[in-house]
Amino acid sequence: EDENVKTALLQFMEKLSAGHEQNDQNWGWDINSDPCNSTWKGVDCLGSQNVKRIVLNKFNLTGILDAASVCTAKSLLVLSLKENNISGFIPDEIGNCKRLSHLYVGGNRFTGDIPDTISQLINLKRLDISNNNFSGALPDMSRVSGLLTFFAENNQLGGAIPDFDFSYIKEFSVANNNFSGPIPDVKSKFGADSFTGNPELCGTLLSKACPPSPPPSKKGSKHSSADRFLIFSGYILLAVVVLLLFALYLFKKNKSKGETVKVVKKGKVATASKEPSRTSSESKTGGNRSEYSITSVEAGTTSSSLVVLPSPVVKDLKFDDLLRAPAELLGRGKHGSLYKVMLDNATILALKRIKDSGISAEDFKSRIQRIDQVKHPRVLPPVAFYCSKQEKLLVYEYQQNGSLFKLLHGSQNGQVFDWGSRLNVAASIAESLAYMHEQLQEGGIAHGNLKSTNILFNNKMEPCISEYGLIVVQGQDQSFLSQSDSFKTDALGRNVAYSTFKLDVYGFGVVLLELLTGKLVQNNGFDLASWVHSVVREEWTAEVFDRALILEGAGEERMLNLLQVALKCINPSPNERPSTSQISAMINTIKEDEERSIISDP
Ligand SMILES: Nc1ncnc2c1ncn2[C@@H]1O[C@H](COP(=O)(O)OP(=O)(O)OP(=O)(O)O)[C@@H](O)[C@H]1O
Repeated sequence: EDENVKTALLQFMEKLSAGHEQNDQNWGWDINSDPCNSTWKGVDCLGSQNVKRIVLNKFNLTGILDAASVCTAKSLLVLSLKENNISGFIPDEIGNCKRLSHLYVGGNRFTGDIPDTISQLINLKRLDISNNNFSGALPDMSRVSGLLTFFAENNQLGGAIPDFDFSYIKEFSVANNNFSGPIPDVKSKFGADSFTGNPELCGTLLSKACPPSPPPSKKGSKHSSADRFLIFSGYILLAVVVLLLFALYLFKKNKSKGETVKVVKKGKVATASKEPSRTSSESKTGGNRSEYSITSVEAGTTSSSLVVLPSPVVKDLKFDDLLRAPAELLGRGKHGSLYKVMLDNATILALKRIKDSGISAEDFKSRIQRIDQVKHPRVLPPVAFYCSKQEKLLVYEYQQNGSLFKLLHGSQNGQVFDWGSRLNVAASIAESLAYMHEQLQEGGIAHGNLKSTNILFNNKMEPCISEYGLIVVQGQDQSFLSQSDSFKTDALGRNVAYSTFKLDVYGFGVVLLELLTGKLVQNNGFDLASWVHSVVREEWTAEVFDRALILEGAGEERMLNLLQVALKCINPSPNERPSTSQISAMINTIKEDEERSIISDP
């Protein structure tokens, strides 16, 4: 295999240097030596066994680029051939250099089209094709979402400027070509300099208005105003009928649902109120298995009720039972405390006492009932809840197998959490989250607090989402929004940036980063996210991965792909983040690739 790479690299050099070898100009590239032992000029393996970097700038090369050969070196990250006299075109096989992060061919005599396969190099960070004679249209570059630099100035490229993901691009130029049409939305990151010298380009940046796009309607203008009025009122009538039908449907649905919910009226809870509040001593005992009862501010009042949802876990649960049962404080988070409650019949429950859900008791009730209607096997259903003005409690079945957080960061007692399992967790959570988002889109109910402590393993060790929808994100956490996004509105004038669904996507992105890096999350994930960004910006992306994964020999290509998904999820602009169904599809593709690779390489 290594010999193959060596032969291929020699072939690549031979085609590049065309004729030079007669003058002994092979720069130490020799069949009898190892490309990694530093006698091969311009080749660097960065301390590993595989060629990672080939830099042959100003080597006076006059031949052609044999991409098929150089891309035999699968681990190649950097290919730099700047300022030579290389001619011919860039072959399609450049797409085989899957891990390439830097491709510099600027300052040569390349001709022909930029191959479409370039757009498949999704790990590209920097691409420089400037100062050549390239022509034709550029491929759609929007999949290369981590691109930092794109230099294509001084060529004969034409057509429209294709789609780019401008999220991270720092340097961009298509100046002095034959591009036409409107300048894309570059989010005022770049000035006119990046686009000048293209006579057919238009846009405010170049102070040249674009011609109005042709009106989409074919014969709209033929309608008289009376016609238009009739059509318009017809639409309104239709909308009213649809709305009425929908309201009727909702009304019926609510009614039937109401019958399945068992409401247990709470009697006076005298015993519980006698218990002193143990919150301070609980926190001191920490992980000790000392047991207490929960003291509710409601104890002694009569107007409240515990709603027991239909579930096989508990049947005749009463509020008293909950308050009187021995309980252990498991944690006190930003949004409340979590107790492990042991009932007489050996059932173990987890009781979440929400600090401030931000909504009224009525809203909370209808919200939880709505969530309960949407059932997904990988979303932990609440078994009961309680709400009043002062107190909101949620009851779940206690999950013995712990959380994703614990699996990643807890004392691992010999447990291996390998790449395949991590990818499965990612795919499964993405799928169930996408399902919930789709079902609850209309009610605007997102998870609100997605993180690795809220991903629990059930008794079959399947990952499940817990605490869906308990937290209503209101007043919005501005830290998640960039300046420009806080003002964007959708067609109905709602502030789209404030969508909690996009907050979930961010939360999920951080969970992916945790899976990939094995590192702890602090400060809502900002620390981890910015660390990953800083490493990725420098070319050494592989450094971010959990050492356990590297040692295991996990497929780096798939890890990189999952990292790309994570980076999309944590995009600072909520509106640029993908939807959960898109995320689920992307992760499934990675999973399929993984499965294929297991079959193909032993
Ligand atoms: N049903 C459950 N079964 C077992 N463990 C649970 C259950 N629900 C939560 N836990 C675990 O209990 C601990 C405390 O949960 P809690 O929800 O209070 O923490 P948090 O998610 O970090 O905080 P917050 O939700 O307030 O932001 C977490 O480690 C969590 O994984």
